[in-house]
Amino acid sequence: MAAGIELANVTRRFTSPTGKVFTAIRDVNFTVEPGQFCAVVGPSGCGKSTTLGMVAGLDKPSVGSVRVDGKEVDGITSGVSFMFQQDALLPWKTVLDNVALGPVFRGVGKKQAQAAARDWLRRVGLKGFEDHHPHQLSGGMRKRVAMAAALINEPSILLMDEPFGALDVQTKAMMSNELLGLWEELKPSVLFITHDLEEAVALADRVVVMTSSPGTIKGIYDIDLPRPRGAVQEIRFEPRFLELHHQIWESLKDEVERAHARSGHAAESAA
Ligand SMILES: Nc1ncnc2c1ncn2[C@@H]1O[C@H](COP(=O)(O)OP(=O)(O)OP(=O)(O)O)[C@@H](O)[C@H]1O
Repeated sequence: MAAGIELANVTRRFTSPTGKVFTAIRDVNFTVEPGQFCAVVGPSGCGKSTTLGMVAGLDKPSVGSVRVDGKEVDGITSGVSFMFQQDALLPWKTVLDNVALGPVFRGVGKKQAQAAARDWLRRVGLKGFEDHHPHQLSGGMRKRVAMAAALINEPSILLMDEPFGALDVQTKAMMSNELLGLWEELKPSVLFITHDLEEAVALADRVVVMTSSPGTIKGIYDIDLPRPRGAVQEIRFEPRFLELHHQIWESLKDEVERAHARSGHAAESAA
């Protein structure tokens, strides 16, 4: 069962070793409905990963509350799977054992876990690669393994931090299509962080735009493109896609420019 996510008046401050207080995100409010695909976009350093970490229970807000399935997050959130830009695969284990890891940790017998892993590898198009090691696979194939390893746990929430950020454009589009297909079958709630607004609009039901640092909510947009979306490469040419993309970009571009100008100043003063 998918779980809803609710951030209410969330502020996160960090204190440096010299005692200087830095506000990473301020007064953040948004919700992800159960089974919804929500993308968060915003310039570099605006607090997207910080937000994700609090939903995962890896970090706590300084002010406000983060709720999952109606309950305040306290410790690692259960029912969560992750996908990051860097693969979290164990290089010394085979592809099959990497995918079977989640069920094994949950106490499922090794044989049963491997049978489930085999099935998931087939679903992500990697039948025949069970005995390979991660370094023997392409970047896209490793992403498929990571996707199988995340989804085999049947998560109620899938947290994704630029999962396809390191892939070339074509592989990224293919992985996006596969992700959408699997999400539509399993329907976990998804919180998907990306720099890429096209990717956000093509995939998500809801796009949250954050301001440059300190991150606040600039706008929340519900994406009314029909489901199933079909190939993400094609949806980008639909008039409604272009309209939504244009509307959200108008909101995002000032923040990107502001963050860029600030990092330029920081580089100048550091020089
Ligand atoms: N543990 C920490 N201690 C101190 N500062 C932190 C910590 N974690 C994050 N920050 C700061 O909070 C701000 C937000 O960081 P975060 O990684 O959440 O941004 P982001 O939007 O995910 O960035 P990017 O898009 O570049 O990955 C940054 O200025 C970062 O340096």
